[in-house]
Amino acid sequence: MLQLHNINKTYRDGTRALKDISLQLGTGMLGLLGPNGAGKSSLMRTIATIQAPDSGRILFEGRDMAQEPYRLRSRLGYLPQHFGVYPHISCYALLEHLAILKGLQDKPQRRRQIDQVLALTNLTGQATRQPSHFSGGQLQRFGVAQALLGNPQILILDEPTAGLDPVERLRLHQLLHDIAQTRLVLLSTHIVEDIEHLAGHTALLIDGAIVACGHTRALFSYLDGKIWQGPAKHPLPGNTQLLGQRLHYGKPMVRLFSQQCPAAEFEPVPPSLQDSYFLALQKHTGVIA
Ligand SMILES: Nc1ncnc2c1ncn2[C@@H]1O[C@H](COP(=O)(O)OP(=O)(O)OP(=O)(O)O)[C@@H](O)[C@H]1O
Repeated sequence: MLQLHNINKTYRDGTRALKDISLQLGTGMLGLLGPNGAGKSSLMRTIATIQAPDSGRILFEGRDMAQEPYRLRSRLGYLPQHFGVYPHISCYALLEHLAILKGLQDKPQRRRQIDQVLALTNLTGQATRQPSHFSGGQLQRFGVAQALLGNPQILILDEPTAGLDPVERLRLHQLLHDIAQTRLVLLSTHIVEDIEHLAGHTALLIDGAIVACGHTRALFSYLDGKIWQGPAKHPLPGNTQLLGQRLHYGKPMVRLFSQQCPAAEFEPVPPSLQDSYFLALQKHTGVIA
């Protein structure tokens, strides 16, 4: 459905935010995972046609978006990382205003669609309230509702779960899962758990470049039998890489990457996407978890 070929973006101050990004995307959810400043929002804004790449091409159903930006714009919904809502206007009235801006001129059709997105995002009961008075979770669901107006085929969601409590996060996960059954959903986040719950495919973005991309499980299955957990030791056993340290029933434990069992007290544990992410971060930035 959507193809990105060698996308590059450098901002005026010389920051190279996107380096030769290429992706082929179809229906389903792609998780875009990366640390702060990796370029996730830059990529989202570029796909949403809010900013143009310096070079490279974006093809939607085979057509070049640089030549026909309106073609993609009319088929996509975008939830930016930070979005504001007008005060003193009800949720329903604001959706109606945004729907008109999106070109939904036919009133009965527009109202049907607003009712649908309100029901889908579980906001029907809040339709007369002002979004400026919503809780964080309700506001994010409102953001998804406005992105769904026009029934887009591509939904771009930039860090939609940031700041949500666990109940609201799970509620939003279920909603995004349902939406992704019939659409392409691009989900940007630095929360590994969001990707593990939701994304069949993941692209790992570090310092503006995609360093790994594929089936989410395949991105860490290569670590089977190479992740070990045991008591924190100083120094660490040789030929190992530290992936994390935490307390386990009050005892400090470490998680290590090692080709072989690092020491007698260590046991193998199933690998996770986070292990693979931390190893990639160490390799590309030198940052240790
Ligand atoms: N308009 C801009 N002008 C100059 N530099 C920018 C601009 N927008 C982003 N950057 C820089 O580009 C790089 C990528 O930023 P971007 O916001 O795309 O990353 P991100 O992965 O979304 O980060 P975060 O998770 O913190 O939101 C960063 O170094 C950032 O400071």
